[in-house]
Amino acid sequence: MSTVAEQINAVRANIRRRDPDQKEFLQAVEEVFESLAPVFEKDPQYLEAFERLVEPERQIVFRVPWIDDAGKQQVNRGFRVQMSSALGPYKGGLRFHPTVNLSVIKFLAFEQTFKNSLTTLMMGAGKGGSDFDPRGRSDREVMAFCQSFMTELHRHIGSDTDVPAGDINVGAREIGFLFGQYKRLANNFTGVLTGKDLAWGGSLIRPEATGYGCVYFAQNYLAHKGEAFEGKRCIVSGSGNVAQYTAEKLLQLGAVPITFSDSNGYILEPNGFTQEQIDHVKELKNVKRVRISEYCAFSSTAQYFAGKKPWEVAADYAFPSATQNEIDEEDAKVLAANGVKGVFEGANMPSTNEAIEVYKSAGFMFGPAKAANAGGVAVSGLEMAQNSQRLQWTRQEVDDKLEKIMKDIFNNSLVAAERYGLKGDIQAGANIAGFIKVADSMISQGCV
Ligand SMILES: NC(=O)C1=CN([C@@H]2O[C@H](COP(=O)(O)OP(=O)(O)OC[C@H]3O[C@@H](n4cnc5c(N)ncnc54)[C@H](O)[C@@H]3O)[C@@H](O)[C@H]2O)C=CC1
Ligand SMILES: O=C(O)CCC(=O)C(=O)O
Repeated sequence: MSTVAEQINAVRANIRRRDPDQKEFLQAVEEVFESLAPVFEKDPQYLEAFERLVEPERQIVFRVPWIDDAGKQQVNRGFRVQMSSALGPYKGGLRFHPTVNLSVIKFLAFEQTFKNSLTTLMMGAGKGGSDFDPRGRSDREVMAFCQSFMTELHRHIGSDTDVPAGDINVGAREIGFLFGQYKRLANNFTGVLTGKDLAWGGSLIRPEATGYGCVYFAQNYLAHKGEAFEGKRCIVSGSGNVAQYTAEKLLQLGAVPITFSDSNGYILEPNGFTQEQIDHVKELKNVKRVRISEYCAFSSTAQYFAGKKPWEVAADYAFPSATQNEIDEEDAKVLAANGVKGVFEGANMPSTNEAIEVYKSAGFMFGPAKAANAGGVAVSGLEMAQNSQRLQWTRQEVDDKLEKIMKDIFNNSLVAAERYGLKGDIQAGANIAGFIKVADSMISQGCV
C-alpha cells in the first residue's frame, strides 16, 4: 500500500512521461500541483480527479489553408483544446500568434479550468488558436484566415458546447469575422462566441473586463493589507486589451500607471499616463496597429527603452499584462530591489515558477493569473447569460457584477488557503478553491 506522497509522485511522473516536451503545460501543472498537496493528503479521491483533469477531454488540431493578397497559398495550424466540461460548456479564448503550439494552448486551457471555476459562474474550460501571425496582414487576409479557421472549428463548438472568445491578437475585428463565418455555416444566430460587437449580442464592459477586473482584485488585496491605490506608481506591461484597461482603471482609482510595453521595448511616462494619453495608446494599438515606440511622437515627456522590459522601473505595484513567462527570477529580484510590494497578473502565467518563489520570499502581495485576470471570462459568462435571455444589461449592471465577482474570488481564495493551513497564501488558495469545485463535480458525475 503506497503512501499519499508516493501516489502524488507517481501521478506527477506520469504527467511528465506523457508529454515531456510540453514545457509550458508542465510548468502550469507543476505550479498547481505544489499547492494542491494538502488537498490530496486530505482525500485521495481528489488526486484521482486531478489525474483525469490534466488529460484534456478532447484536443483538436487542424489545417488552416488560406490565400494571401499576392494570391499565394498559406497554411497554418489550428488548435482547440477542450479541457473540462465538469462545470458547463467549454469556455476560453483563441490566440493567434507565431509562438502558439499544443503546449501553449494546453497550459492556457488548464489554467482556464481553475479560473472559470473561480468566477462562480457555470463554465467549463477550453482554449484554442493558431500559429497565424496577423502582424502586417491586411484586413482581407485576416478575414480569409478567420473564415478558414472557423470552417473547421464550427463543427466542434456551439452555445451549449464550447464558446470561444478572444485572447492575444483576437479582438473585435477577428471575433466579427469568426462569428460571420460560423453563422453562415451553421445557419444559426446564437451566442457561440463572446466578445461580440454590442450591436449583435455583445456585452457592455467585456472589452474592459480583464483589466478592470485585475485592478478590482488588487484593490481587494490592498484593502485586506490596509493599503490603497492613491498615488501609487504602477508598472504595466503589454499595450493590448488587458494593459490598456488595467491602466485606465488604475488611473480612475487614483494610482499612477507609468509604463506600457510590447515585444520590442517599453515606454515610460515619468508622471503617469493621463486618460488622453491612454486613449492615444488605444488608437495606436487597436486602430493603427503599430509599435508602442510610436507613442513618443505624441508626448514630449515619454521615454522609450528599446529591447528592455519595464520591470527595471522603481514602482509600488506591477501588473504584467502581456504574455507568459515575461517575469523570470532575475526580473523578480529587480522588482523586489526596486521596492515593488505587489504583483497582480493580468496576463496568463506571466511569472515563471522561480519568479513566484522570489515574490514569496520577498513577502509580496501576489495575485495569480487564475484569480486576478478572471474578470474577462467572468463577463464573457455574463454575455452568455444576456444572450440566453435575449437582453442587454446596462454598463453599471455589468460593472457591479464584475466588481462583486472579483471580490468573491479574492475572499474565496483567502478562505480556501486558511482552511488548508496556508493562511494568507492567495496563490495556493486560488488553486485550491478553483480545483475543489471542479473535482467535486467530476466525482459526482462519475468516471467520465
Ligand atoms: N483578452 C482577455 O480578455 C484576456 C487576456 N488574458 C491574457 O492577457 C495577456 C494579454 O492579452 P490581450 O491584452 O488580450 O492581447 P492583445 O493582443 O490585445 O495584446 C497583447 C499585448 O502584449 C504584447 N506582447 C506580446 N508578446 C509580448 C512580449 N513577448 N513582450 C512584451 N509584450 C508582448 C503585444 O505587443 C500586445 O501589446 C495574455 O497573456 C492573455 O492570455 C487573460 C485573460 C483574459
Ligand atoms: O472570455 C473568454 O471566454 C476567455 C478569456 C480568456 O481567454 C482567458 O481568461 O484567458
